[in-house]
Amino acid sequence: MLKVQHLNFAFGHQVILNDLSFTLPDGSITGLVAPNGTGKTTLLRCLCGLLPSGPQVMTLNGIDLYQKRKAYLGQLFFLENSNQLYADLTVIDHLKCVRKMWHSSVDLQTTIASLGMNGYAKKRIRDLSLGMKQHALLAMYLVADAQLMLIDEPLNGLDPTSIRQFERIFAEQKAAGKTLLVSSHQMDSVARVSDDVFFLKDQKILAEANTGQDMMAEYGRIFLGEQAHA
Ligand SMILES: Nc1ncnc2c1ncn2[C@@H]1O[C@H](COP(=O)(O)OP(=O)(O)OP(=O)(O)O)[C@@H](O)[C@H]1O
Repeated sequence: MLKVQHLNFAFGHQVILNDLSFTLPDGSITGLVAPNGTGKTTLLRCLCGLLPSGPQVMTLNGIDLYQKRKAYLGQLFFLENSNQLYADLTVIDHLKCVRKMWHSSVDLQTTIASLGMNGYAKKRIRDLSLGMKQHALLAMYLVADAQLMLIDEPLNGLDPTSIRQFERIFAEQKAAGKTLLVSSHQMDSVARVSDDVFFLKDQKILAEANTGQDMMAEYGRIFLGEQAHA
C-alpha cells in the first residue's frame, strides 16, 4: 500500500501539488486525470523521489522514502516515457537490464509473447514505431514485477487493439495484487480499467470511485464547468 500524507510541491513560486493525502491499496488501479500541464507527471515524479517532497510524506508498505530510499524504490517501477529508452539497445537488452536490477524472476520470452513483441524484441529502440516503444516500456514494467507501477500516459500512440491489450494486462496485474497509478487522457479507457479516479485540479486531488459513471461527462463537469445532463 502506498500512503501519502501532506505532499506539497512547487516549481519556484508555481505551486503544483498542495497538501495531497491519499492511499493506494494493493490490488487496485487508480486513474490519474487532468488537462495538459496540470501536474500528473510531477506527481508521479514526486512519488518516486525524482522530485523532492520531504520526510514522513510517503511510505510504501510501511517503508519511508526518505528513511529507506533504496528499499522504497525497489518496490516500484517508473519510467516516464519511451524517450528515456536507449536508442542503440534492443528491446531485450532493456528487459534483461530491468530483470537484473529489480532482482526479478519474470520470464522474458513469456512477457515478450504476451505483448505480441516476438517480431521486434531483437530490434534496436531507434528502429521502432511509437506504439512498439510503448509496448517495450510496458514490458519493462512487467519484467520489473514491482509492487507499485507508476505509469504515465501508456496509451499514447496505441491502436485500439493495443489499448485493449494494455487494459487486459493492467487488469491481470491488479488481479496479481499490484498497485497501479495510471495517468491518461483517454477517458473511455480510464472508465474501463480504474477502480478509482484522481482528478487533479487546483493543485488538489478530487478522488472518485468508479461506479460506472460517464467519465468524459465527469471530466467536462470538473474541468470545463459543463452541466450534467438529466
Ligand atoms: N522542470 C520544470 N521546471 C519548471 N516547471 C516545470 C518543470 N516541469 C514541469 N513544469 C511545469 O509544471 C506544470 C505541470 O507539468 P506536468 O508535466 O506535471 O503536467 P502534466 O499534467 O503531466 O501534463 P501533460 O498532460 O501535458 O503531460 C506545468 O506548468 C509545467 O510547465
